[in-house]
Amino acid sequence: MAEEQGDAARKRISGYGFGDISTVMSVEDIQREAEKIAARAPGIEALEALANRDSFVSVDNLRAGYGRMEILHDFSLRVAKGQSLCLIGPNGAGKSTVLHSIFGFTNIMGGSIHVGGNDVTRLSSNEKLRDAGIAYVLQDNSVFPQMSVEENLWMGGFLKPYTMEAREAAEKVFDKYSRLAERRKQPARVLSGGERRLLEISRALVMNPDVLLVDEPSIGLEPRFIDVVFEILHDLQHTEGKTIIMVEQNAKKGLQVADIGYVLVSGQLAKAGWGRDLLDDPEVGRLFLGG
Ligand SMILES: Nc1ncnc2c1ncn2[C@@H]1O[C@H](COP(=O)(O)OP(=O)(O)OP(=O)(O)O)[C@@H](O)[C@H]1O
Repeated sequence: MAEEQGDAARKRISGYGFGDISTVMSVEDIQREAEKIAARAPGIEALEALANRDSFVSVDNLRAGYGRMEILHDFSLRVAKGQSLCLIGPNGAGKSTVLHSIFGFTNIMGGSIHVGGNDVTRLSSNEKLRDAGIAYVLQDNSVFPQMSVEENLWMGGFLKPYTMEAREAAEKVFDKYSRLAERRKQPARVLSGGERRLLEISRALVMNPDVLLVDEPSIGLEPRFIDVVFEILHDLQHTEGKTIIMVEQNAKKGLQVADIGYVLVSGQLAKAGWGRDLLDDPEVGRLFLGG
């Protein structure tokens, strides 16, 4: 019975993009090992060094969750303007909850969140999007299939309806992405998986955010679209100076593309480093990359 449960658990985790660890470790082993790493968690000095001591987004000792359930315990984060950061870790570690908290979807029980020096801890999601320059790209398919591509895009400006600013921002997106411009009058249901993802990211750009929170950009995409989506994020970071904080189930890919990687375990930061350094880190490799 116990062996059967172990097999089931191994099968579960082998499907989550951490590489082929199905024959190596059980979920319980990974959790135990990861908690040992968490006991040596980096301090704020180390996080500030990764952000070049010039933090644009600062999360300090955050305690947050859903209802009365605390998911994040004393979580801190630093990222500079125009940097990218990827959160990796086991299922249920609280990675999406970090994005939810920065965007105002959780109950904040303690700690603070600052963006560009402003305290945004208690702002609503609408205020974060409209006033604080933070946008969130959902993990789930959030395209409205019956609406046209351009109507989907205009929805991104729902907090500034009928303004020239929102219209101009949408036109800018069409200028940039001819794939969407060619299909602007067609219903969004005709788009491929990759084009839908592009539309979702573009919709978040209509409010011209400084910070893009991207939840699992590669989820559900065919392999040929995954690189396209990461190229788009790379371009937004490097040519438009967007600050990107993402969660990525494909840990290897996430650490390849992001400047900074954070490993989250049981709602706590366990490890932080340059994405490329974490790729070569034996502990991270063994637990999360199938190395
Ligand atoms: N809206 C919600 N209401 C209540 N509990 C939630 C909600 N969203 C997430 N949780 C719980 O919070 C915990 C952390 O979930 P979260 O989605 O942040 O983890 P994750 O690391 O992103 O996991 P995964 O890799 O599986 O997506 C889980 O126990 C989950 O069940």
